[in-house]
Amino acid sequence: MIEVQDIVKSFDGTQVLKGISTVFETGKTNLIIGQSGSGKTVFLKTLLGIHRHDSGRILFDGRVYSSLSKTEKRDLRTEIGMVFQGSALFDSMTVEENIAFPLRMFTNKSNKEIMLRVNEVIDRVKLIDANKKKPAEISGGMQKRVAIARAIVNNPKYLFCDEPNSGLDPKTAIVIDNLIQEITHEYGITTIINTHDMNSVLEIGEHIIFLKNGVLAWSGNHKEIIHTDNEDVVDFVYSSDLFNMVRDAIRHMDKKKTKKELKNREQE
Ligand SMILES: Nc1ncnc2c1ncn2[C@@H]1O[C@H](COP(=O)(O)OP(=O)(O)OP(=O)(O)O)[C@@H](O)[C@H]1O
Repeated sequence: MIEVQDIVKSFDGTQVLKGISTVFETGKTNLIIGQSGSGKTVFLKTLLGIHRHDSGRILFDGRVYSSLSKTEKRDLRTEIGMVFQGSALFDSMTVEENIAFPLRMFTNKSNKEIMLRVNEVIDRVKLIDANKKKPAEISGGMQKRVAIARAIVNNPKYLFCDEPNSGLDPKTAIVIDNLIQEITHEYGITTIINTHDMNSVLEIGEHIIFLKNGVLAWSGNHKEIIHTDNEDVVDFVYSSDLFNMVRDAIRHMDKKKTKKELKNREQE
């Protein structure tokens, strides 16, 4: 679990994060959404310790990040997996070398132990016949699987994903979303995803926070976002006719379901 308490971050006297508080629970896919410039990346980087916040506290399972010693901070970093935008694989390395990289960097495991673990995660993310290939020789979807495998190879407690769907076709994007969600549940990871993808919001948004001008303007889950009347959320999420139609259709179905349930209860 990551607890965020009243985080403020400024650049040159201008506040970009204006007192954000939230809780990212363990075993859940937590999504950060908001317009361009709303502060999502700065927030993610602040959580990762790349930006130092001006005030407030970030607690990783009770550990206040800013109060940790250098060694404790380094140890905490080894508990974090990261899926970067565009995958960020090493072009000159094979798939298995890419995945093995964090284990070679941050652990003292033997080569045999490393390869055992690498093959375990390769199986888990269903990368078939790709071990010896270079990133340029596999599809974008496969590259994302490699990025996910590399992020989880060291058994992270926390998984950060920056736009994990960017550049993927809609079908592959959903497959990758589902894979991240399955892994989150299976291994009890606290997963935080920065996304622009409204399919992801509706599909895997177990806890969604909506940022507006550096303020947490709304939070809820994928069901609540369908029914919210928060004007800022509605304006942002349902800005396209297509999503408006999807919203109306789901609301209509939900109403019908509720009516049916009430009727059934009356008859019982
Ligand atoms: N290093 C920096 N120095 C000064 N200002 C910055 C810095 N990084 C971000 N900002 C400013 O902070 C604000 C929020 O930027 P941020 O990148 O977090 O937005 P975002 O919501 O991630 O946008 P996008 O969806 O386009 O990536 C912007 O006004 C940006 O110009």
